[in-house]
Amino acid sequence: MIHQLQRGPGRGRSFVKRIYVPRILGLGFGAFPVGSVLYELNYTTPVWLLMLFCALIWPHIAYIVGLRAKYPYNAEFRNLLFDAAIVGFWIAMMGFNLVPSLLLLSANGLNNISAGGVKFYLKGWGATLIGMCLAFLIIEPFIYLDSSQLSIMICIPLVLIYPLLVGFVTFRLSIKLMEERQHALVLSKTDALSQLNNRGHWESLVLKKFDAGKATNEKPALLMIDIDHFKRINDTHGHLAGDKVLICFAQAMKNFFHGTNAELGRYGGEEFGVLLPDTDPMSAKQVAEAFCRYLAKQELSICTELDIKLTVSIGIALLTPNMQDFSQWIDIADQALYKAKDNGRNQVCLAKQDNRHFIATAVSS
Ligand SMILES: Nc1nc2c(ncn2[C@@H]2O[C@H](COP(=O)(O)OP(=O)(O)OP(=O)(O)O)[C@@H](O)[C@H]2O)c(=O)[nH]1
Repeated sequence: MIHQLQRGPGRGRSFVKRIYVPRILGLGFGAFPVGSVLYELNYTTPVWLLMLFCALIWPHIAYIVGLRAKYPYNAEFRNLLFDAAIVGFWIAMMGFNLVPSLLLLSANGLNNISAGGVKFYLKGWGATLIGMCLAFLIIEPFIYLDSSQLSIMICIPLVLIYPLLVGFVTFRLSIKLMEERQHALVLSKTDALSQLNNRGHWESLVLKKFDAGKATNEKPALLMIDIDHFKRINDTHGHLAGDKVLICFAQAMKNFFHGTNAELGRYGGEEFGVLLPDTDPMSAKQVAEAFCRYLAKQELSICTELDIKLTVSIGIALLTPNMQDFSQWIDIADQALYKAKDNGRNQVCLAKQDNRHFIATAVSS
């Protein structure tokens, strides 16, 4: 799936850019040992020009071709295979001179396996063999294994620099992947509209608190908050205006609970949840009523450009020892919320200790 996405039209430009500098340096530094052997073998000017083309011009052509391609990702893999063919070509032209040939093969193999894994590494070998065959169209195959002191010395920069470079590029890539993973993790926990915790993540926080509360005898509280007559806003001003109201409402929640340890979530539609840490019934009720008053004072019209006065109904349930699981806790807070709705809305309703009786209180301004 990831490969399909990466290989789509226009995808993979960053891959092309990532390979650009390593290719310039790899082929650039690789030209020195190759050049030293070509010099020993007395090659003519056209061969030297071809070598300089591969070392100095090809990396830029590959970059432009990769960036302009409709499928940059695929184009870059073709470029990498072309690199492998270049390596094979010059190895054959050097008569398989041992040290430079091994170095070119190892640098190219490192490149290919880090870019495309084992399968691509093997494909690279195929391209290298094709490159060798192309060389044999120009010259008679020959073996010249002995590497001079000069060509061994000239290999040193590539030996030292190239693995560092590939390692550094791989390191930067892994950092980028980690950041993207982190971002995806945040997105998977966040409600896209309100930017609060989404239902799944909020419920997981409630579950954690439920387990911790059972173990420690803490008394956390759940507040289920539902905007009153929200449908009317949609019906009167349209769904988009309704969305804007939800965004502004979520922001008001964040502002009100800012600096507390409360966990806020969008439970669904126009219903929100607040998980308050260790508290007592009266304090939880006071917090809920204070939020209702805060909301009444908020100038939502500034945020929504609509003259709307929002009220909410809130159901509260504290964690009690007789609760079987966290969903029962949410359910009892929900029942308290519906009692608040039944009693005329703009109310706070607290579930009593037995979780079967509820005390609803209209919010005084
Ligand atoms: N704009 C918008 N509307 C939503 C969204 N999610 C749910 N709604 C709407 O919220 C409305 C909820 O309506 P009801 O469940 O009847 O509740 P209500 O009108 O708030 O009435 P009470 O809760 O009884 O006070 C429905 O019209 C839904 O379409 C959303 O993400 N954006």
